[in-house]
Amino acid sequence: MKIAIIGVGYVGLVSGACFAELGADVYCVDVDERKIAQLREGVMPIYEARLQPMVKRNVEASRLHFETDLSLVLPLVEIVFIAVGTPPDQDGSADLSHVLEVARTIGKSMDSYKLIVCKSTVPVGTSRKVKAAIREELDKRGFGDVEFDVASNPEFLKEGNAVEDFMKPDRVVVGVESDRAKELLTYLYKPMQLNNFRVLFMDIPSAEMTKYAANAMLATRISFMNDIANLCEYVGADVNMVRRGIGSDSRIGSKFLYPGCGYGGSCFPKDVKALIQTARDNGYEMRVLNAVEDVNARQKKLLFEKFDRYYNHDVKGRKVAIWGLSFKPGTDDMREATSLVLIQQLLEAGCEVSVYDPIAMDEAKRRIGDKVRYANDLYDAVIDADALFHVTEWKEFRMPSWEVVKRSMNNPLLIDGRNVYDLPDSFGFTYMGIGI
Ligand SMILES: NC(=O)C1=CN([C@@H]2O[C@H](COP(=O)(O)OP(=O)(O)OC[C@H]3O[C@@H](n4cnc5c(N)ncnc54)[C@H](O)[C@@H]3O)[C@@H](O)[C@H]2O)C=CC1
Ligand SMILES: O=C(O)[C@H]1O[C@H](OP(=O)(O)OP(=O)(O)OC[C@H]2O[C@@H](n3ccc(=O)[nH]c3=O)[C@H](O)[C@@H]2O)[C@H](O)[C@@H](O)[C@@H]1O
Repeated sequence: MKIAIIGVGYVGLVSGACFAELGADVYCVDVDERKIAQLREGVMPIYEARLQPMVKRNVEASRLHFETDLSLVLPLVEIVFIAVGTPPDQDGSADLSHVLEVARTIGKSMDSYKLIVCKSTVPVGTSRKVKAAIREELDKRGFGDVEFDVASNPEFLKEGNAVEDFMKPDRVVVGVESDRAKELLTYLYKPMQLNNFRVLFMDIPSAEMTKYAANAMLATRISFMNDIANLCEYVGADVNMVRRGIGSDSRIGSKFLYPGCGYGGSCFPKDVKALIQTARDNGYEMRVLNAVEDVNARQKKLLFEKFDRYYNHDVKGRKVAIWGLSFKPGTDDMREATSLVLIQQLLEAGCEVSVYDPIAMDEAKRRIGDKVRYANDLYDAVIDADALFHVTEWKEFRMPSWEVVKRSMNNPLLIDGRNVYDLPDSFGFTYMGIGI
């Protein structure tokens, strides 16, 4: 089967490589010429485990191609996935300009049947707009009788585990409005799930909504646990115990219950905002999600508050170290990362900041510039520090030599934004977690 994937970001590149791995002929298209040139040379635009060898293998097998001109690819394929970004607009709603731009480009050069599948996260009604944009361009060219279908196939992969998530999904959600689209997508997804076909077919608006509802539910669990964690601190309970206590109830489950210094990334923050805005556009207020956002915004500021309180608001000129910059381990993505909020607070308060991340240092330099010191490793970061902030729970931070860390620091204050450490008192650190 020949397919095109438009937009070669986290979702497009992973989807393209995985479909190629399963034997499909995949044409990945992006307007970013530099990115495409690099990919042709085997250089990955993102850090994602298992992705590079998979891309290399499939490029060598001529199953995975990287292109910049959609009009040249279109005649070769039957299915076109749209996987471009849908960043937040000023009011929080999803900016659909890239999606609709792709739709118009398709309409401008399509001359035989295609199935257009929206994989980007888009609000209910977007597939209808995609269809209208394609139809308009076809009509302008006098190709009004060319048939096509649209479908919605939101993606649920997580960064840092993207290949695994894509290849072994809990379920694949597909919104269709024709049997032909259903057959094509069944054919495409069947090889991924030979013995356990978990494609949930539904109508298109429900598929579009499912994506937002899933992210909003996960974000709600996190903010709920962060609220509980903060209360635990007031009343002297340990949120780690509480988490285990409630997570072992099978109705609740143990996943996505980890309190911390707030959720980041390109999706939870933007999708929660977009869903709130969709509701407003329809005259409805999402009260729970407003609170989810509030709690998260506050949570991102908590680490600085703990530090500031510890030093009785006398933090100007203090040296601090930050371990972890990406919004989660396993990725170099810093979109909406808590580290950015913390760094801004620290710099505004006049602190000297040293940072270290195993993978996201280049991305941090691009975003923050020379306002902080970029340490060579985790030990270099803590030299003379008055506090160490643990912000992203990379594995290499799990079991450092605490002796070396303590010896290097000016004051062994450890502020753990991910509740990873349980150090014996004899190690001599002042420890602060979230809700413990
Ligand atoms: N990042 C993630 O983990 C997940 C993202 N999503 C959703 O998938 C969509 C894509 O997200 P990411 O992959 O993170 O985005 P991204 O920002 O990493 O990549 C988007 C790509 O689209 C390209 N692009 C923009 N306009 C284009 C056009 N007219 N023609 C061709 N290419 C164009 C950009 O150059 C860029 O390379 C979003 O809607 C996002 O919400 C869904 C699940 C997971
Ligand atoms: O739509 C998307 O883009 C994706 O968004 C999330 O995936 P992702 O943002 O890549 O990463 P997560 O593992 O969900 O983590 C998001 C944030 O929540 C935080 N988190 C996660 C879990 C938890 O228990 N506690 C917690 O604070 C993480 O530290 C991170 O900052 C969803 O998990 C994916 O299913 C979805 O496809």
